[in-house]
Amino acid sequence: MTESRTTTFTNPRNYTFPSHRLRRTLHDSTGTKQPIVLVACGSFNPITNNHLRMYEIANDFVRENTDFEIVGAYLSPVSDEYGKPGLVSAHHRVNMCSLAIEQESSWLMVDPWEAFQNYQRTAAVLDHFDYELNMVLGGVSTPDGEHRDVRIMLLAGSDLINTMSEPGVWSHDDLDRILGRRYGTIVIEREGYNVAQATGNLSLWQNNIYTIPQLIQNDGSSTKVRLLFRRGLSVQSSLLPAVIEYIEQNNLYGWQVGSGEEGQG
Ligand SMILES: Nc1ncnc2c1ncn2[C@@H]1O[C@H](COP(=O)(O)OP(=O)(O)OP(=O)(O)O)[C@@H](O)[C@H]1O
Ligand SMILES: O=C(O)c1ccc[n+]([C@@H]2O[C@H](COP(=O)([O-])O)[C@@H](O)[C@H]2O)c1
Repeated sequence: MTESRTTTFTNPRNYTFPSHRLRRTLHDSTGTKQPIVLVACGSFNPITNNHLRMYEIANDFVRENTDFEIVGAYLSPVSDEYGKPGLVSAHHRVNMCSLAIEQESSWLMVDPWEAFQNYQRTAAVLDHFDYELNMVLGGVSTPDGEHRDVRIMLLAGSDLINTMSEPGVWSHDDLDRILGRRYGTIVIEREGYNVAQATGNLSLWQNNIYTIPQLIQNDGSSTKVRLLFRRGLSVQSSLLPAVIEYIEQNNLYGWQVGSGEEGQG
């Protein structure tokens, strides 16, 4: 990679980049695979089974259809400053993500970098990963000991990619950074958000956008889960037990008149 990198970042207090589940040596011995790290940005308010499923779908797709090899995967919960109605504190959202991946995954990690500071645009979040993985940790190695830079790829549902064609939401420079040669995105189809429509307006960067149709459609969302909580209905099939327990213990997502959330879903 020859493009210049952003190297100045503000870290939250006592921050350490999580790398304990990062694979530092590629399995591929043919020298043809490009190492990638998946990063999903979002509210995770709360983390649902659908969020976890996104990584499984991407993993299958990458293995069967690409010359990439996944060496790590992260959830990056957004800062409280994002200000979305009903967003519980970053502290709780990070805790729920950590509990979920501890229980359910052997390869996902939660990076609290953007959660515990001022709002960071997604391009800056990917730059942060690039810096930590390639400049601080020095990338990964082939089985023969050759160095390889890791390519950071945004993992997202088609609803998020749809917003990239909405005027005024993302800056062109940021889209060029996120969807350009250095990074790229893996898009999971989400019911109600047509993938072709989502990516059609982004044709400038089509070579770096990998879209995955979902075989089993699932229209679940964190908004719907919050609605179930407020109505006192079961969420067993949408959230992991540890996440449900955490929400109950901390009394999150209870019905609150005037929270601005009534009727959404
Ligand atoms: N059911 C799903 N299918 C595909 N992608 C999903 C699904 N749920 C969430 N995602 C993706 O996960 C990422 C993080 O999502 P986010 O935390 O905003 O979840 P959400 O369910 O859309 O939240 P909310 O309902 O609060 O808006 C986004 O890229 C989003 O598109
Ligand atoms: O970087 C941007 O300009 C930008 C514009 C719109 C959305 N995002 C990110 O996209 C994510 C959207 O999450 P959500 O819960 O609103 O679907 C969140 O991580 C935002 O920081 C980022």
